Amino acid sequence: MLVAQPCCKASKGSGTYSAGQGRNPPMLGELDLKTLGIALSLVTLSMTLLLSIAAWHAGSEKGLRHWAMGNFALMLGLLMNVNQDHIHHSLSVVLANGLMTLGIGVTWLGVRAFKGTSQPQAGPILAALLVMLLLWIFRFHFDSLTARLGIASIVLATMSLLCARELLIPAEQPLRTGYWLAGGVALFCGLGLTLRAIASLSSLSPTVAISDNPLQSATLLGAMVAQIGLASGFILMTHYRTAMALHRLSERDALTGTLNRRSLYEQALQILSKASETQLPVTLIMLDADHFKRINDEFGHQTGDAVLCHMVARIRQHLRADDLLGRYGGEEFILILPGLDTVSATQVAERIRLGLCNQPWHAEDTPVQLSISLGVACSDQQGYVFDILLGAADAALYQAKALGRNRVELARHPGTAPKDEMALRLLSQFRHNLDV
Ligand SMILES: Nc1nc2c(ncn2[C@@H]2O[C@H](COP(=O)(O)OP(=O)(O)OP(=O)(O)O)[C@@H](O)[C@H]2O)c(=O)[nH]1
Repeated sequence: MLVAQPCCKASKGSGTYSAGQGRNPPMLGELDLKTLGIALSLVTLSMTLLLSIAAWHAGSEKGLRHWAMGNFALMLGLLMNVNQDHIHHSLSVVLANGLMTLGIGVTWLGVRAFKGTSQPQAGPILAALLVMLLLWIFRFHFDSLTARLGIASIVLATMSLLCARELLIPAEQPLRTGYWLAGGVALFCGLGLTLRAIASLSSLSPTVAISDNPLQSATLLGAMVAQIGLASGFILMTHYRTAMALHRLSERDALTGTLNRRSLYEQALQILSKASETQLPVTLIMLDADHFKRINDEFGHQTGDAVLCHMVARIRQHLRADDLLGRYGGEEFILILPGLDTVSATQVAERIRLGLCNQPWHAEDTPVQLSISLGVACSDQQGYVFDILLGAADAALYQAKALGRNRVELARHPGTAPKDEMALRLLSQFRHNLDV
C-alpha cells in the first residue's frame, strides 16, 4: 500500500518503468517494474473491494468506511502514478502523491474512529495539500527527482508511523492480534519509507533514473505485502471486536447488564472450584426486591424496569472487581463474593440493603420507595457446592420475606435442625398473597 513513487519519469531523459537490469540486485533486477506497478494496483483494487464489502455490512462499526475510502484514494493515486508515460505529471506525480497521502491519512483516521478517539479531520487533507504543493514546486519550478522522492517518502512514512503508533498498543485478546498485525505492517511501511527517504535525500545517485533505482522493485513488492497485511489486519480487528461484543452480549442480561443465569452459574463454579483448593471462603447472597409487583402496578412496567436498573447500579457501588452480580430471574439477583466469610458478607449485605432503602428512586417527581430482602450463605458453613449454597441462600431469603421483608437473613448451619422451614415458606407465601 505504501508505495512512494513520486515520479517514475524523472527529469528529461530519465527512465520510466522498465526492467532496470544491470544496476538492481540480480533478483530484484529481473523484475519488471511496470508489471510490478500493475500488480500492485490490482492488489490495491482487490483490497479496496474487500474493505468496501466489509464496510457495506459494517452497521454501526466505525473505521471500515474510512479504510475503504482511504484505500480507494490510494488506489487512484497508484493507478495515476504507474501511468506516467501516458498522463501529464501534474496528475501522475503531483495529484497521485496527494491522493496516496490522503489515502493513508484517511486510513489513520479510520484507526482512530475504530478506537473511538477524537478525529482531527483536516490533518490528512492538509498533509495531502502540502505534499502536492511541494511536489509541484520540485517538478515544475526546480525539477529535482531527489527532492520529490525524499518529500513523498517522508510524508508517507510519517503517516504510516502515525498509524503504527495508534495500533501498537496493549489491547484485550484476541483484538490485540488484529491491532498488532495491522500495526506491525504499518511500522514496516513506515521504516521502509524512511529508509527510502534517507537513501533518496543522501543523493546516492540523484541523476539515476527511477527505473534503475535498486529500491524501486523492493518498494513495490513491500507495498503489495503491506496492502494485503493491512487489509487483513483491519478485517481481523473488526471480526474480533464483533465476536467479543457478541460474547459479552451472550453472557449479560439485556435489561440490567448483570450476568445472566447461565454465565453466572459458569463463573460461580470456577470461583468455587478455585476457592475450595485454597480453602478461602466464598459467599452467595440471594436478593429480591420487595413488593415489586406494586411498583409495576402503580407506576407501570417501564418505571419498574428503570427501578431494576437503579437497584443494580446501587448494588454495584458496594462490590469489588472480582465479585459477581447476576440476574437469577425477574426481580431476583445473586451475588458471589469471593474471599468473604459469613461475618463480612453479612455486613456487605446490610450495607446494600440500607443503601437501597435509604435513597428512594424518583420517577419524575414522585419518590419510589424500594426495599430488598437478602439471604446469605457462606462456604465456611455450607461448603463449596453451588447448588447447596444457592438452596441455603434461597431458604434464608424466604425467611427474610416471612419475617417482614427489608432484612438480611443468614442461612442456617447445615448441622442445625431445619427450624420450621415449611412454616416459614407458608408464612412467606401467605404474606406474599396478601401483599403485606
Ligand atoms: N418491570 C419489570 N417487572 C418485572 C420484571 N421481571 C419481573 N417483573 C415483575 O416483578 C413482579 C414480581 O412480583 P412477585 O413475584 O409477586 O413479588 P413481589 O411483588 O416483589 O413480592 P415479594 O417478592 O413477596 O416482596 C411481577 O409483577 C413481575 O411482572 C422486569 O424485568 N421488569
